[in-house]
Amino acid sequence: MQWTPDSWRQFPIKQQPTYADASELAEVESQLKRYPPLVFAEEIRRLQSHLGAVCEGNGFLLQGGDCAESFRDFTAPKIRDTFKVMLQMAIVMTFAGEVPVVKVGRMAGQFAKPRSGDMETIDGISLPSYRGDIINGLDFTEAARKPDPQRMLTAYHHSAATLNLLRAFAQGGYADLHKVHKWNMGFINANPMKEKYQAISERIQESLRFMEVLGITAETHPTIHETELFTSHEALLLPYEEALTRTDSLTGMPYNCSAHMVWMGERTRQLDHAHIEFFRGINNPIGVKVGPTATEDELMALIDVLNPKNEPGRLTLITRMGADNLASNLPKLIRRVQKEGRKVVWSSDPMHGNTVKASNGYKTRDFAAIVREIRQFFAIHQAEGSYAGGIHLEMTGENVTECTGGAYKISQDDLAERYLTQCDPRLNADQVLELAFLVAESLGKARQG
Ligand SMILES: O=C[C@H](O)[C@H](O)COP(=O)(O)O
Ligand SMILES: C=C(OP(=O)(O)O)C(=O)O
Ligand SMILES: [Mn+2]
Repeated sequence: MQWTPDSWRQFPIKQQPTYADASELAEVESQLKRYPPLVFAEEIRRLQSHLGAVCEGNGFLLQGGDCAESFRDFTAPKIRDTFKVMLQMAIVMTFAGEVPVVKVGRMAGQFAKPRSGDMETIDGISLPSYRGDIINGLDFTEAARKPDPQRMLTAYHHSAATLNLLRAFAQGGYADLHKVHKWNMGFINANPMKEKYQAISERIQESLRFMEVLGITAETHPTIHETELFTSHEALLLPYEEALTRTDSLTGMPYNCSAHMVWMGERTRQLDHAHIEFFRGINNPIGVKVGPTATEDELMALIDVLNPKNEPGRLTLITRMGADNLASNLPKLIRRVQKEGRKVVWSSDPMHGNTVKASNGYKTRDFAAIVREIRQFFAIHQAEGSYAGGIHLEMTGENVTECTGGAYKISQDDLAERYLTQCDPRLNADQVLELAFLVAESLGKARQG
């Protein structure tokens, strides 16, 4: 069947809202189709080429940000702090892991959420589940939980403003390596990793001084002064994704211009369903979440449809099996992919397979389980002679208490203090930095091995 941006409409689809007013939905869609794209196809191709390098073992993918971005919590400090912590993490990994890090935010569009249940019940009252700010509101009222197509327009504008600030930070000198040591946010000062981080920052300054002597400066080499941060989200709400899918005037090819990279969730990757149909036709680098039940045959069928030309960088497999399942489930998938010579980036999402309910009701994840899944991910790839190419994290630059453990030993009782997430529990800035050193260590070892 011929692919078109709307050919997904012929297939069964999961995790979509039902809008009460079809003509209002159509009006919003046609408005979005007239709006400018959020990203440019040439940038998308550039990310794919970076991911191609990752695929060949010459880079590492760092993908992270909120589980769900929110309209309410939409401020410059929030965006800046997540940007900062991603960069700090990338610097640690680049320096200690000795590998270029490709930074991709779960930012500027991460607004739609698949849910385990259609309804949420509190004190005997049942309402439709919250599905992300692009669909409905978090407040537990009938009005808020009603899907509202106008929210797609708000999501578009929020994404545009977020991207604008991210581009300014990335290219306007904020990410200058000379300034790294000035980034010591409050949390760094009290962070147990502070000394390690400062040692890296001093080594960077030293290297920069040496390079200057050789005539390599920010003027001759803008990478010292700038950085690149790409955007990504789960392309779940297909009417929105379709409306932002455009034909690139340079190549005549369709690209989803709502983000540089988009991924397909664990709950919507059925082979005969709408999301696969949509994803197969866009030319962006794409990701697929791979959970504990995925079989080798299923994975091969997905790869056949999503990356038929076997292009390196096109497809990232994001495994999210849980620390207790990885050792029994991942090796056979890796072996099959290797046997068939498929070019994929393997990335680890150590968050979604390790979600637990605390005794006081909070949805949480323990730092130790997250670390265990990441360590095993590296160890298994190494044992199979495969390349562990990235990590995918739910994280924030804010000082939240959503995941337990880490150097500050956040306990289940501490969760209530600053539990701010709209959906899943995120690592806070301290936990992220701590993780960066652990990942860098595994990465360094894997690359030397
Ligand atoms: O972010 C991922 C999913 O939306 C989330 O894990 C689902 O959470 P739920 O099980 O509370 O619906
Ligand atoms: C929904 C998500 O993950 P998964 O599809 O792996 O459950 C997510 O990344 O927020
Ligand atoms: Mn999540």
